[in-house]
Amino acid sequence: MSSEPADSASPASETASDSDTFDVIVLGAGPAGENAAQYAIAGSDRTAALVEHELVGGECSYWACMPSKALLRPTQVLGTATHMPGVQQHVTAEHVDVPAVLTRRDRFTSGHDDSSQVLWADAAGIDVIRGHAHLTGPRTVTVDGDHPRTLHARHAVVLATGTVATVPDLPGLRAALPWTSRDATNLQQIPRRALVIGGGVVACETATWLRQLGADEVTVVVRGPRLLARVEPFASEAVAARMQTHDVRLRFGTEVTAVTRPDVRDTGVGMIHGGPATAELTDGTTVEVDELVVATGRRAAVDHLGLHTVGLDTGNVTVDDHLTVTGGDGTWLYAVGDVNGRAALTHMGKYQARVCGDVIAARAENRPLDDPRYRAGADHGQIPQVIFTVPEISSVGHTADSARDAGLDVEVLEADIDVAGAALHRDDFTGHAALVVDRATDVLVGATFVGSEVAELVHTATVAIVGKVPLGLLWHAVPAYPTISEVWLRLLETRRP
Ligand SMILES: Cc1cc2nc3c(=O)[nH]c(=O)nc-3n(C[C@H](O)[C@H](O)[C@H](O)COP(=O)(O)OP(=O)(O)OC[C@H]3O[C@@H](n4cnc5c(N)ncnc54)[C@H](O)[C@@H]3O)c2cc1C
Ligand SMILES: NC(=O)c1ccc[n+]([C@@H]2O[C@H](COP(=O)([O-])OP(=O)(O)OC[C@H]3O[C@@H](n4cnc5c(N)ncnc54)[C@H](O)[C@@H]3O)[C@@H](O)[C@H]2O)c1
Repeated sequence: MSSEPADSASPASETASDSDTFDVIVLGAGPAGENAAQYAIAGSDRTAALVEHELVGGECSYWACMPSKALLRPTQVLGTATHMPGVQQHVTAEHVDVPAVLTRRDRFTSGHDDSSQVLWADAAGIDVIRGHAHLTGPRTVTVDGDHPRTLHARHAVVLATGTVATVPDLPGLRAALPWTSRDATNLQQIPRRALVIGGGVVACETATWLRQLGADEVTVVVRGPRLLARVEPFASEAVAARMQTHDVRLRFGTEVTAVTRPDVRDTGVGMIHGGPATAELTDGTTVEVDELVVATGRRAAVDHLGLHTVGLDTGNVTVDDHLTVTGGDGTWLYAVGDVNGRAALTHMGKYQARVCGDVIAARAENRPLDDPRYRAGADHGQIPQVIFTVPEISSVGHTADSARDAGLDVEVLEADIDVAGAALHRDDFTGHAALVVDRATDVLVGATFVGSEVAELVHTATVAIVGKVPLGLLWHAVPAYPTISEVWLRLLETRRP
């Protein structure tokens, strides 16, 4: 049993003024920070401060999930419409209406106005404090800004500062002011020629919308042999094949070695940053483009966070399953969301935040932590993700390779998504699915679906994995006819003699 008393109130809190003392202080108001603050105080008289140096709502709301999906969805709809007799005759345009798509995107990012999020925080009893926050000692947070403040926490400080995009230190690249995902998701101008550097999710989704929104020449420089190295190979191959059909140039096994851009201008987020840029690649070729998009990954936002003031390594933050920071002194410091490096996805950050908030509340009330809800168990092998490329990829848990790397003896069941529901969905539907089954227990440990709009299929697999439902029992989970979910039947049928 894991039962820990709440740490006694900090001596500092006894001397600090009430307005500077909170039960819980959260650094960073992205989705993870918001949820941690909410759950830590819900239904109690505890107080919470949520400190944010940009916009309440975080990367996800303004520069990541929301704008990117708002850019991708209209072309999905157009794709379905143009493959639907009876509708296609009424679809006169080959491309989406770009200004209308951008206007809708801006609606989803509220024009970078976070007032509705602040209202939500007020209603939840959370004090929003503006400024850059950093630790200045145990349970002590200093907020820089026009009116610097030092805050004290009675129970907990939660780090929820997210990540920042990395830009490789290659000759000429940073000086060329390349776009990062913030520009790509908030684009105002469409570069005619674009070079996307990276082969991960940001690179693939960005290349997809750039091409769909009218960029004529999109080249993706992928240093490995395939896109999306962490998904099942059949899924990344389907995305690559579709991109190539739509004239996206995929340069596998190459890297950028240097960039020159004689005319560089800081024209603002989402605007083209000057004149043409030339990238030199490891294979000796060069590519001239109107904009570069760097999508080479992200790193934890821990710079200037004052970790050393509480005896922590300044490089990164790790947590246990209660989301308590490891290597620190006591149980007052937590980290949730992207910053802890566990699963850089909004839904996983929010999940961790719910667990963390519940743990803080339990510790504050001297309750034991022996219920599963106080452990972020889903971080270990039960992580769902949807990649909103064309075709879409949805997956949860292990791939066949990652399961074998983890030492599991697995059976892989595969089937094309070739069911009545799929054919009805659109005339050109093609898709594929795989289930990874642990032979020792006969339960699912992973699932991957690729095809048009397969996003909604993945939660079924997540429930089966979390519930450890034996495959024999899944036979009695009958998918409705005619839906795409009937692929489950096809997958299970592959086991029949
Ligand atoms: C282009 C793109 C698309 C994405 N699409 C998806 C998707 O479709 N689905 C999905 O699940 N995930 C997606 N992600 C990932 C998702 O955006 C992150 O997992 C999510 O935003 C993490 O939430 P968070 O609260 O941990 O951090 P963030 O959203 O990064 O929030 C952290 C907040 O902390 C603030 N902050 C940082 N340091 C300080 C400080 N010292 N003081 C005060 N405030 C500070 C920041 O300003 C920020 O508001 C995408 C990411 C990118 C880049
Ligand atoms: N739909 C979604 O769920 C979604 C969408 C976007 C982003 N995200 C999340 O955001 C996070 C960041 O995504 P990302 O794509 O930026 O990171 P990533 O780590 O997934 O991919 C980075 C890619 O860049 C490559 N790379 C790194 N350095 C390079 C270099 N110098 N030259 C060429 N290539 C280089 C890597 O090999 C890798 O393919 C991920 O955790 C991702 O899951 C999720």
